[in-house]
Amino acid sequence: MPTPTAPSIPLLDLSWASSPSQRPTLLKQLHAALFDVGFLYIKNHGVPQTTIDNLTNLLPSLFDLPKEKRAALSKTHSPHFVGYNGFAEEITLGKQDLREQFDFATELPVTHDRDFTKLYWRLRGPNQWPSELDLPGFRKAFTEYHDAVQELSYNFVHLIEEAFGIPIGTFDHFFGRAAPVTTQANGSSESRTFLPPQHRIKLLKYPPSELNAVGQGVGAHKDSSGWLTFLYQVSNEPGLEVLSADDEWIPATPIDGTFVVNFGNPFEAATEGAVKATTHRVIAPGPASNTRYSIPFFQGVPLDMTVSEIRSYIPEHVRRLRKEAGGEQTVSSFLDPRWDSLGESQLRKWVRSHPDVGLKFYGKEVVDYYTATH
Ligand SMILES: O=C(O)CCC(=O)C(=O)O
Ligand SMILES: [Fe+2]
Repeated sequence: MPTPTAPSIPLLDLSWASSPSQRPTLLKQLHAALFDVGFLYIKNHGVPQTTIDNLTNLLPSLFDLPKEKRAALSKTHSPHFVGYNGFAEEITLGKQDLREQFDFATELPVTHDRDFTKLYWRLRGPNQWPSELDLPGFRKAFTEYHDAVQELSYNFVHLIEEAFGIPIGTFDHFFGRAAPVTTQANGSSESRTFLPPQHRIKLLKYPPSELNAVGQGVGAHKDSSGWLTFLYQVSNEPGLEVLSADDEWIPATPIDGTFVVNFGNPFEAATEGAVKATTHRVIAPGPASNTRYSIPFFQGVPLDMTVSEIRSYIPEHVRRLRKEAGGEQTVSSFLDPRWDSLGESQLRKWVRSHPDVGLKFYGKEVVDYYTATH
């Protein structure tokens, strides 16, 4: 339980962005939220409740599909790491996560027009959809949800830029939304464009546990699948907890109509540690609880962006914010120069969490390389 002095997670009203008198206060709150807890709730975010309900209403039927239909959508059929994972098939901190999940992503064709010697391009590709007959309306509901949260995510990053005091659009390169830039590499100039991102969306089910012991819904972790995470907690079941700067677990209790926002390792690295990727976990529902559903949206990263390119988009002003915030000088090891691009660090992440999929589509050498303890 938090002590009375534990910081609480701020709730920001995004409708204030369109009120000239309230906007400065919102930006101030956002600035504080970015640096204090590193987690926040947002309300009046612009994603219509019907869009959310249309997807969340289908979740029980999705997870109730017959076992063989779920197995037919197994992640082991997809080199893009999309699809179904059965209960407790994922491991965090050496322990099974007591949840079941479907991974989806922005629907994309297989990438053929880029340098295929880079294995990570294989991460991009189509979803495994349940059939329209089995789950009518699912693909449409999912796509509308994806598009609406994508829009919210781009608008939200613009607010962050404003709160940082840097030009709006500075981070647009990270989403393939900016005009080509000319970089000076090795004396020659090169024009760079980035593909539109592949966002990742997990549909998660945490059933009530049968045991009275405290169960690990998902173990303590930082997100690494995207710049920012927009999490929708579907039902009123508690369980999500956030680690404060004082190493206290703070409950992030569901609040109707809100998303929880947090920051991934790539964003921590991009801002040179100005914004932290905060550790969080989910305690599995106890035997007397209801099933908990949740939907994290991970805002996609450009796979071919290298560490030095990311740095080149960060104004000095942002680096100074880290110092002003009194942050320690070390930055996430996520962008270790050994994983030269975001694509490589993404591939490494996926192979490490699903070595069976890695083995099938990328081969033993790749799996051994990425799973070796470095
Ligand atoms: O289910 C939740 O509330 C959080 C899930 C989560 O943190 C994750 O999948 O990265
Ligand atoms: Fe997470």
